[in-house]
Amino acid sequence: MATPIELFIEEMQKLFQPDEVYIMDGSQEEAEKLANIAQKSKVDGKIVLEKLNEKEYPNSYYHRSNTNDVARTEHLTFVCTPSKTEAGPNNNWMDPVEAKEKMMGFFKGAMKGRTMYVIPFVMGPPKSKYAKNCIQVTDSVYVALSMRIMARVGKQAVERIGSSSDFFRGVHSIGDVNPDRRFIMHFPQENLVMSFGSGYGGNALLGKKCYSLRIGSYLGYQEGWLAEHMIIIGVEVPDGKVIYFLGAFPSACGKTNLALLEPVLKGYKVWTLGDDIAWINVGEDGRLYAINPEAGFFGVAPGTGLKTNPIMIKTLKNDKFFPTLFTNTAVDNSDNTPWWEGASDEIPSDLTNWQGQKYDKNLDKAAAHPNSRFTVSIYNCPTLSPEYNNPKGVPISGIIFGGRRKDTIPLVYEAKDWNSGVFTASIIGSETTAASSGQVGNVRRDPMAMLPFCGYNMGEYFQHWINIGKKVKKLPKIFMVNWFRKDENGKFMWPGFRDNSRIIKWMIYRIEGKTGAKESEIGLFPEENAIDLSGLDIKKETMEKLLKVDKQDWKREVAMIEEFYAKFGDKIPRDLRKHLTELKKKLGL
Ligand SMILES: Nc1nc2c(ncn2[C@@H]2O[C@H](COP(=O)(O)OP(=O)(O)OP(=O)(O)O)[C@@H](O)[C@H]2O)c(=O)[nH]1
Ligand SMILES: O=C([O-])CC(=O)C(=O)O
Ligand SMILES: [Mn+2]
Repeated sequence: MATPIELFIEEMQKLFQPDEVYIMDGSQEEAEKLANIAQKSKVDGKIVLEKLNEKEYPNSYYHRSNTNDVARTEHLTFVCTPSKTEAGPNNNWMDPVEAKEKMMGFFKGAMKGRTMYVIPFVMGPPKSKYAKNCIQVTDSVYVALSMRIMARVGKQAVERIGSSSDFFRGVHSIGDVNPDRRFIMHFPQENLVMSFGSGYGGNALLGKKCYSLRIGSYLGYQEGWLAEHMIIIGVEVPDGKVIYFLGAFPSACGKTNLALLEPVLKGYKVWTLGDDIAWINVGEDGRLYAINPEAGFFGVAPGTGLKTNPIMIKTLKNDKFFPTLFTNTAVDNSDNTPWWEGASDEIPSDLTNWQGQKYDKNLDKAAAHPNSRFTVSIYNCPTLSPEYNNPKGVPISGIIFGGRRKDTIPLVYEAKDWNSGVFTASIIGSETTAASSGQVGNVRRDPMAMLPFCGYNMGEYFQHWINIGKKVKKLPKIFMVNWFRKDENGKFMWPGFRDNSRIIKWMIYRIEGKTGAKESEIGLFPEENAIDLSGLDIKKETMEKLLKVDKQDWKREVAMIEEFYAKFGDKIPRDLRKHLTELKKKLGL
């Protein structure tokens, strides 16, 4: 008798009609074989992978995508639940039957002349009861290799699945990369995603945002856990103790940089567990525990340099795990290394830009695409936590939320309790970034940094957060941060990056009850001189500005929050509405 996996592969083969089927085993030899194929194949007129300087960047390859396929496409991303209300106003919705029909039309015979890669993978430590089994098919060798970096690909997934039919099905074809024929369709009730027409990470590596967040959040809602757009870090303090944090920031707002932070403060060290996604469960002892379902980083290249993120530079130059990919950066022709804005102070003189042309500083805004990325194994990270594969996950003491705001939002504050924290996270606004196609710099609500990733009605998601809180015996503290506040000249007021460790230190002091806090309209603030600014040249008045609650700004903010809440009608939990009323009262509105 054929197993459900075999039946799925057979079904996909009939649908796509590929010339060949290749089932991945996750081995090193296989990765080398696929990298060789990629160096010889063309997609859309471009060689898929080109070898980079082995000495500077060992095991690394360059990939240039179609210029129309450089970011997630939220307007082409759908959640296909039986009713529109289930998907909520936060998602594009399509009837599941209609959506499937549409996708089948694209899929039929789409792999003729191509190889269909079958990718079995596990999301999460394979020994963990929280881990999930998945299979994706794709006709993109770039996607197949990227999946090998981002997830635990190989036989262990097949073994875990056995004769069960309970596994995620990811169906992907890059098609002809035509944006008119590009859709990413989610079917939460069927544990299924169909994606066509894009090779970009968030659209095509279906274990990532599609499964681990959109389908994952739906599963979490059903099963009593949380799938979140969060980093996981352990912060070691001078006495050797490690305190675990989660951190949620919208796309391209600082997660990866915080996850690999090298603190400026003596005696502090950050252990990395994850840079993008956390699955959070209530443990046997009633605390929250988090695992990282992923196995690699798909990180923003621009801004990553020795000064801002030395650990990531070390990670990218590490040769432990094969391969590392660079997508849509520029290339320095003098030594065949990838280059991006912020990689070095000086711009190299002979650059090929991300579109494959000679870089001309008078014509080009930037040499690298602002959403150019690297794909690298977490095992290359020198600060990888020894707890990374702990099947139970790590116990969480603090949750950090953030956004990218040039005004309004203070550098840091703390929520009074769990529900105030849920409220604080539910009202997050952030400026849009290049991680998603569309205009950059518009403030939009992005609750919990999950607006593009919550696979069901966000009103119910808020209630789910409140319900989880009721089950937890020792609740983590919840903080809000904004590294991106600017002065009158448009300059960032806070140095950010490695100096963010100063804010984390304050949080740890709060968690351990070593420092008090001042009440304000929106939450609890650091007391005078409570943030360790030793060795930092920053004016007292700058710190005051960074921590200011401006009534006029907040008046505008509250209007935007009310507009957002209104979309969800009575799905917004009553307790959050109460918090909003209280906030308005405190602000004198
Ligand atoms: N000014 C400033 N910029 C930062 C800081 N942290 C990160 N950035 C910049 O913000 C951009 C995005 O940072 P990442 O850490 O890659 O953001 P992310 O949240 O991981 O993004 P996704 O991978 O899209 O989810 C990069 O260009 C960084 O250089 C900071 O503390 N201050
Ligand atoms: O997954 C992606 O598309 C890239 C990413 O991290 C994000 O956009 O948040
Ligand atoms: Mn990231």
